[in-house]
Amino acid sequence: MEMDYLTEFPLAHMDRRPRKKPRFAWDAPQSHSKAQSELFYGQDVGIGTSFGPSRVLPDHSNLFVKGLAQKGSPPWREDDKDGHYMFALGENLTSRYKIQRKIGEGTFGQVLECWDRETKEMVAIKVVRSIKKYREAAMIEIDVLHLLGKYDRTGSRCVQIRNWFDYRNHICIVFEMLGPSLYDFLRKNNYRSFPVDLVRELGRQLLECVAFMHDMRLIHTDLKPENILFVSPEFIKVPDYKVTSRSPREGIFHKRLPKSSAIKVIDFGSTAYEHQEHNYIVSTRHYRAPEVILGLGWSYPCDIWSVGCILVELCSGEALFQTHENLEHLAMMERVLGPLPQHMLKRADHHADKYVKRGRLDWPEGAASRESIKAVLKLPRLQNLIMQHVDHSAGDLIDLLQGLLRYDPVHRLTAREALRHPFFTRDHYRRCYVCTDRDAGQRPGASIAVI
Ligand SMILES: Nc1ncnc2c1ncn2[C@@H]1O[C@H](COP(=O)(O)OP(=O)(O)OP(=O)(O)O)[C@@H](O)[C@H]1O
Repeated sequence: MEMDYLTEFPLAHMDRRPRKKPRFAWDAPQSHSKAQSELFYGQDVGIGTSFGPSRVLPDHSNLFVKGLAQKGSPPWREDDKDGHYMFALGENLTSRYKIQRKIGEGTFGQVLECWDRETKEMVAIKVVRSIKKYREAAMIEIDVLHLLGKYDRTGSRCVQIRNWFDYRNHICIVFEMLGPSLYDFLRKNNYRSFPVDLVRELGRQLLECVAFMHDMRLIHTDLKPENILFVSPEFIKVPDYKVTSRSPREGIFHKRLPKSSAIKVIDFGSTAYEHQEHNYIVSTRHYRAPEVILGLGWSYPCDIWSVGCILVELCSGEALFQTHENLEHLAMMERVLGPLPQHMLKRADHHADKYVKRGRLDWPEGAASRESIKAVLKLPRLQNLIMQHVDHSAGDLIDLLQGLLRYDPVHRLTAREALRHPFFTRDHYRRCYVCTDRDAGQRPGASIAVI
């Protein structure tokens, strides 16, 4: 899905790469009492920053909720202008679910934390916009989720669907409740990198998920740190002495590390079946493969490219290709990974052939500005970037990344090949973390031994 049209990010002053939407999930209180929930009326529950027009109703609705019978329905209301569902905290979403707080928002709709009166647990419900194309996409997401659930016997790395229903013209998808995303963690850590042993554990699980999906002939197409969630919200704080570009002063900083490294992938709304025609633009910009940009058609390897970009980001703390423009993006790739193969440039479609002159990338001649040229020159080679951030196992990691970020999708590693790479399989690395729930059949949800 094309995601480049972000307008405002609430923490824009902190975040050099605009993201498509604000994040709510990890900043909000994990749970709150009824009294507290009334306090939150009229706000998007979050970090106290306004996230733009709120779809949570203003204060007067709280009178209504006070009088609401436990299983009653709220009054019928108009959706907002974008087709988003309007609600108040504490209201029912059907008689089964009670809305606790808003935890996220995406292109498709809003994600609400709700209490499930039947199973007596918290769930995350995606309330999809009441617009035909989003309703249709949601039905495809439900099909994919059911398919994944049916064959995912070990309850592996894809978020589980619990239920779905159509409520007042909004498709509602009920998910198991997960914790913060990898992106939430990076942001909270002021974009400090993760330890390489944690990156290994996250990379392994991510590749297991991708391998499983590809075995099922499904392509996720939108893998990114926002769509990978820790299962548990628990974390510990450890001292960190590293000076980063965002916190350049020397001194002790603290960074958060998850207590458990278990993750799950979410957002199957853009998932494609192998047999479909694949010539449209997919993936969020920073994680988009070169064959997608050049209009060469895409398949499973576009997910692998995204995994490569994600692993670099986890190691360095920042997105690898921070750009919003195709030619600059391709130039950045060449700077980090070397020249693009001529046979790919030659086949660029009529949208992308303007980036190619005499069989090579039209760079820096075609650059939009001096700043753009500077931004590209600033980037280090992949090897140097990894060596800057990773203290051990850098050699294996670089070799893995070179396989994941191979330009030609035909030669890129598959997920299963990547899982057999020494970065994951060397005996020596196994000692760097402690598996806690392996015995419970949740391989490889592991706790990180903080060294
Ligand atoms: N199961 C879950 N548990 C906890 N939080 C969740 C869960 N599912 C989604 N979220 C939160 O809601 C946000 C939006 O969810 P999701 O990405 O599925 O929506 P979307 O509308 O499909 O997004 P996109 O615009 O990327 O297509 C996520 O980034 C995450 O913060």
